[in-house]
Amino acid sequence: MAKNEVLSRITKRNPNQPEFIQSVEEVYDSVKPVLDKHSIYRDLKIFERMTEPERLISFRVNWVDDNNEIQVNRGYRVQMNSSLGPFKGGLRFHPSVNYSILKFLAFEQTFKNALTGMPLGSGKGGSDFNPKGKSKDEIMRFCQAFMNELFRHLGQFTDIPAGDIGVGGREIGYLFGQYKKLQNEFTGVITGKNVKWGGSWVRIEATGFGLIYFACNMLGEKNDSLKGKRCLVSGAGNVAQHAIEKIIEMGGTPVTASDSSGFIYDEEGIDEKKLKVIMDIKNKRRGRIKEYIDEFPNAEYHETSKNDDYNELWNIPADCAFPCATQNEINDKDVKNLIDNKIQLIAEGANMPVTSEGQELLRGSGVMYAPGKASNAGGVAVSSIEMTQNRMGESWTREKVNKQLMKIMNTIHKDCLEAAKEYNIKDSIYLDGANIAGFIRVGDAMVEQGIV
Ligand SMILES: NC(=O)c1ccc[n+]([C@@H]2O[C@H](COP(=O)([O-])OP(=O)(O)OC[C@H]3O[C@@H](n4cnc5c(N)ncnc54)[C@H](O)[C@@H]3O)[C@@H](O)[C@H]2O)c1
Ligand SMILES: N[C@@H](CCC(=O)O)C(=O)O
Repeated sequence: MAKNEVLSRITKRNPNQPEFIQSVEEVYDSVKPVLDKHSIYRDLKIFERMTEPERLISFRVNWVDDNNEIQVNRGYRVQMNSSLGPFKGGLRFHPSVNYSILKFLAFEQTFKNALTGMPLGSGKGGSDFNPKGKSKDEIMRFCQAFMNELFRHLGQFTDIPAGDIGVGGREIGYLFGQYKKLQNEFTGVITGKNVKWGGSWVRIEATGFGLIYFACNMLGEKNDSLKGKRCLVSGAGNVAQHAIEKIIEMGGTPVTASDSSGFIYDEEGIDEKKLKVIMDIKNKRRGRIKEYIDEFPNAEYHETSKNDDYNELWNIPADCAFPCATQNEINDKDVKNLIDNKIQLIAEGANMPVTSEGQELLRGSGVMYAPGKASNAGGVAVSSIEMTQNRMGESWTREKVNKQLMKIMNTIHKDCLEAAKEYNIKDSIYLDGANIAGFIRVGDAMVEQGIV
């Protein structure tokens, strides 16, 4: 069947969902040679079935703010694919959340979770609730109201959420507390829990650490390392903070961090002490990244303007770039700037941070480029390790989990290269390799499990 027939049917079935269609088109382009070679995937409509969530849940979330006013938000859970295990994926609280965003994230999660090699299905959920400026009590009341409905769809063998944008350790605590009260059981139904009550060591750091382990593997292919490399990082949340931490540990120099208002550029480099300040601003004060220059006046702050057609952050000369904020934060102009400035490597901490046009420019550019579904898979991999510990009633050491994370990232790297080699992919080997390896793992399970 021609590419356009499959994609146009999927596009027609999902109107006004640009992010979802973007993620579907990216994977289709990569896996086309697999579909061409193996008729079983075409005959059983494996690709089309992968794009249709097994279940879509949408619900009302009523809660009362500090002014005693009733607020109404929308809650969602996309239960995407359970071929490899129970539905698994994070929750995002952000005003932009809608079906398009959550379906793209859930679709990405299908391949990412498969790449980890762990028994994980895929899902994603969240709400259009905006945590910015909310009091701690409001956050707690919202999380409780959200869980009042979501709990009936969860279970340690059914669906296990975790964090994502706007959902960190504090929110996971409130969500888990309410689940436990409603269900009257203490099970590993959410990951990212505090290590003091059922969480795993290294889960907080896992996505950022895993990203840098993956990048080190990529550089290792060229007998190179992160040592002495200047690194651009976007975001200042969970993924960005721990990516910065690991870059420093590996001898690199992170020079930027950002939030939705702007970015800081510290030419002298962000060291451990400065990273602690970023963590304090974001995790304790819940402030803005521009507060960084109050403490380090040698650094620059640049406001982001919605009217700019490129982001000055990606125009700073550097060796490596780690987008760790959000989807489509790097467009084609940004990619052009990165290439003109001779960037060597781009590895995604965020999900789908490079636009389709940007990806097109990266193909054949010589820049090593890793898609998030491979390079940011460390978070969900350690979530799976947390689930294992919960089911076994065990608590592994920090060293054991970190070692396991490193091993998983090495294996994902190897699997991407092997898949690319098998299909004779020369450009964008990580992008196509990740999509192909993930597709085959999920696709084969779907074939074997019949038409369900
Ligand atoms: N948390 C995880 O384990 C995990 C795992 C894999 C991928 N991801 C992805 O990583 C990205 C970041 O997630 P996180 O968990 O760090 O979330 P977070 O809420 O901890 O941090 C998000 C950061 O991005 C910034 N941001 C949001 N929108 C922005 C914008 N438009 N421009 C610039 N900055 C913006 C926020 O200010 C914040 O600093 C997301 O794409 C998420 O899907 C997260
Ligand atoms: N939201 C994260 C983590 C998912 C999880 O741990 O379940 C991701 O995009 O992979």
